[in-house]
Amino acid sequence: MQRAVIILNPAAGKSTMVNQIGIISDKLKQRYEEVVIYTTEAAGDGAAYIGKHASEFDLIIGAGGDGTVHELINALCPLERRPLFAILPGGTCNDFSRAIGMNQDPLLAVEQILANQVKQVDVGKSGSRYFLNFWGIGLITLVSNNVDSDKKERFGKLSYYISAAQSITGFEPFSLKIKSADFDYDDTACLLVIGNGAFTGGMRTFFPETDLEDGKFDVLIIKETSMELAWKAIALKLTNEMPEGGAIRYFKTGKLSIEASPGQEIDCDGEIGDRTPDELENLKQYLSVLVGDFPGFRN
Ligand SMILES: Nc1ncnc2c1ncn2[C@@H]1O[C@H](COP(=O)(O)OP(=O)(O)OP(=O)(O)O)[C@@H](O)[C@H]1O
Repeated sequence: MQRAVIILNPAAGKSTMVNQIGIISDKLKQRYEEVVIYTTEAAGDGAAYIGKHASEFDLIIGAGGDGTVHELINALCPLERRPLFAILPGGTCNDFSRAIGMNQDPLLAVEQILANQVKQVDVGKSGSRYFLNFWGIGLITLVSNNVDSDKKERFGKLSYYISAAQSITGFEPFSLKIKSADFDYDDTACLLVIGNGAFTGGMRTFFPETDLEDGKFDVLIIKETSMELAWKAIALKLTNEMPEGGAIRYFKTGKLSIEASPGQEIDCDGEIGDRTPDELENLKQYLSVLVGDFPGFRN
């Protein structure tokens, strides 16, 4: 008997999925004999539920935004036997659900889940923390810090870009050392973004051509800060042939160590807390995920 659980964060986004969850659960019964709905009451509940019950399910569906997905995969990834994972987008940006091509309407995303298209996706690891979208230091942490919940509520994903514009002037560069098998860096920087998925803040920004199955991160360093350069980096199709000594550096690698001076606060999938130094590893095709019409994969 196939069993699925929907872990629903009723506080995510505008909370609209709460009213649709009955229809969604009925649809899932076309494929799963039992569908459990677990509604969280506070941050941490979803992870605790996975810790206790993951082995009872064939499929775990995270229903919420990127914060919910981040919490759930951090409970799922340390497990030896990891059930299949899927996402019903219910937050504001839903970056990873976009990266795997899920429809942003949960009633259509559930149809994609029923189509049962499985991919093994790369997962980023930093110490004991796992991430799907990105790891970053410098300007990006100011962007996340400046997006207060009131602004996010009113302006949705646009609030990230208002905040980016506000953060960009007057940022002090820091010194950055990166070591990897593919590229070393020892210079100043104002932004380092290490991407797994292609989306940040709901838009396909830093890494339009990323590949979620190649076991590699996309690494972007911006040395100087200016509005013009930032938009260039966002608009640019990043390639490995960035000019030597240029203000923007880009490369791909599977494993790297990072030191910054002064030590920098880390933004990992939108969660800010840890500080550099750090070591990152890309766990190639580590998590089995149900995907939609994914532009984020190359076949
Ligand atoms: N019942 C709950 N009440 C309050 N917070 C919760 C609850 N359940 C989970 N959370 C926490 O809410 C946080 C924010 O949720 P989430 O990121 O999914 O929504 P969002 O901020 O609207 O979406 P996005 O990150 O895509 O913009 C998560 O860190 C999660 O741990």
